[in-house]
Amino acid sequence: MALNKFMHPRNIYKKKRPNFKELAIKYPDFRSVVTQDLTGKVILDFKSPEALRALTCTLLKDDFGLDVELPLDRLIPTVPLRLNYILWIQDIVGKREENVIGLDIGAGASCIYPLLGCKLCPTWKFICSEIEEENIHFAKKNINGNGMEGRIELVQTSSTDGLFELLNNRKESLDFCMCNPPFYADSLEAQGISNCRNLDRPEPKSINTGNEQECIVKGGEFEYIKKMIGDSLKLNNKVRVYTTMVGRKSDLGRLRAELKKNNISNIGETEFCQGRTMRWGLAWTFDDTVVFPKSEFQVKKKSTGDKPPLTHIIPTGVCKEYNVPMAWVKIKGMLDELQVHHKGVKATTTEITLNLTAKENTWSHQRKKKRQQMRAKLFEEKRKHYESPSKDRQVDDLRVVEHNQSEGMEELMEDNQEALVRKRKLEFEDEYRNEKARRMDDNDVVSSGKSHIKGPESLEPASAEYDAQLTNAQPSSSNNPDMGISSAVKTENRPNELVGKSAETESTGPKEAVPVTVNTAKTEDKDFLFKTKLSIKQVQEDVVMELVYIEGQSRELMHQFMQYFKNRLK
Ligand SMILES: C[S@@+](CC[C@H](N)C(=O)[O-])C[C@H]1O[C@@H](n2cnc3c(N)ncnc32)[C@H](O)[C@@H]1O
Repeated sequence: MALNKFMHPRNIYKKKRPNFKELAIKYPDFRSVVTQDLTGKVILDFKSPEALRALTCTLLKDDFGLDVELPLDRLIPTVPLRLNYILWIQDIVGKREENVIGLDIGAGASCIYPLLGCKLCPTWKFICSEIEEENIHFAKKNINGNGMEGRIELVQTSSTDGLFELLNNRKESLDFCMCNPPFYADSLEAQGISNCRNLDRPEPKSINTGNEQECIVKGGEFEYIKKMIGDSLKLNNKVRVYTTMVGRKSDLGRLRAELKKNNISNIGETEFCQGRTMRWGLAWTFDDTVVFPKSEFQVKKKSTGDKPPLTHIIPTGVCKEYNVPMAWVKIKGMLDELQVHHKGVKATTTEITLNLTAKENTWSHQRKKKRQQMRAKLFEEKRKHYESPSKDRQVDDLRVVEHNQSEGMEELMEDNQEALVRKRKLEFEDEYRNEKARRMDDNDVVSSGKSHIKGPESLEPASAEYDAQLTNAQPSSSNNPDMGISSAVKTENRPNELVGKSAETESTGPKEAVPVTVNTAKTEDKDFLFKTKLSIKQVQEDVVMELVYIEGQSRELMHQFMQYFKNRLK
């Protein structure tokens, strides 16, 4: 899947996708939740909490030798994404073998980070905190069940307790702390009713089993992490490296700014990629000797400017038959309408690739353009009317008066039709002058070569759901059993773990207006706005449209271009 190549290099799921068939043969619990289709494909229903739980428990057992019990009504963590975080911590802490002690804030019922951390690093120890009774009950069971009670200490705290309250009275210093904070600010946001960046995003394909306390915190993840930053200022070197997961790219930018505002300059960032979903890791320290590693994603981005493609899953209803050729017919029609050149079509039944060159911004402000056209048409009619011989006009004006008399009471107040005709004439003359002035203004904007164009609010993969559980799962086959993990097409709700229909952007739906200067001036032989590679491909059950930036004046324009397709293809 699009972002799997950016999974942590040591993540075992980067190359090896779980084989559902093998797992079903080996583990009866897993077998009991999967089905087989007529071709023998083993299928997992990612909307079923039982199936998600079985998958997580089976992977933890098969790949890490961990025995984990999970309730069905609490967050069920996706293993590959959690593994990325632990491996990043390992990179930061370094190869120090002994006396490493870390803190996991909000262990959840699974206690997945401490358990994975202890399995991967046999001498590490963890403190972990949790506020929720049922989670504490299960986390304890999981710690004891894996014989980790000597290495993982579970501390019950209250929801008002932060890092400072937890650590201030403790003697030991810690090597790191980590956190996967509750994400949503309120239940409306959690249900995708408010603050939903992507209104046209399809329903998540997997279920979020997390309860309110696990997923919701006042002020959302931004406020939660901001408090963490405040606490770190008080605790200073008591923790060598502070880290957290961040679910929204826009929050990442705000948090970076918050760190800088507090004069914290040694900051590290990384991406946690899985399928089409991306989340972020943010780290900071007061220790100058800490050097934060660069992720493959950052290295690649720097050296080649390579960014993940923009992707849009084409909803099933938009073409007669849901397949690549029919989607191409639809998209080609739109390209022709927009007068965007395309060439070099390479086509198979499952993938079509071609190069597009956009010379003019024909996709922005479509509604405004229509309004302007309507206004121009009306204006033209009025102009003709105004310039017509005065006798005819008077008759027309009288008709208007009659019409208005039947329409509005205020017109009935006037009993002198002559007076009304004069009033209308004055109004129209005013309107005529205003329209003329407006048109001149519009022309000014055009001639200065600038326009204000709405742009994507941020380049986020997509968008989000609460935890991995929100795993945008997809039925997998034994040949291609990515458990919906890699093929997951993230949707909006929680900053997706699995979701992420738009890998780079997570952004669709109504956007903030971002002023963009469109410079259509020719630069040497570059008489175009941008060039992009368009692919329409079958990705398991989905038909996906993908844009890869080639060159041009602004990447932002390609985002707007994609947004146009997202708005039309829904
Ligand atoms: C998003 S879940 C993460 C669970 C687990 N770490 C994982 O990644 O699957 C957040 C967890 O933090 C807990 N939590 C919320 N506020 C907390 C606080 N102030 N202190 C400790 N834990 C908290 C919630 O109960 C929940 O289990």
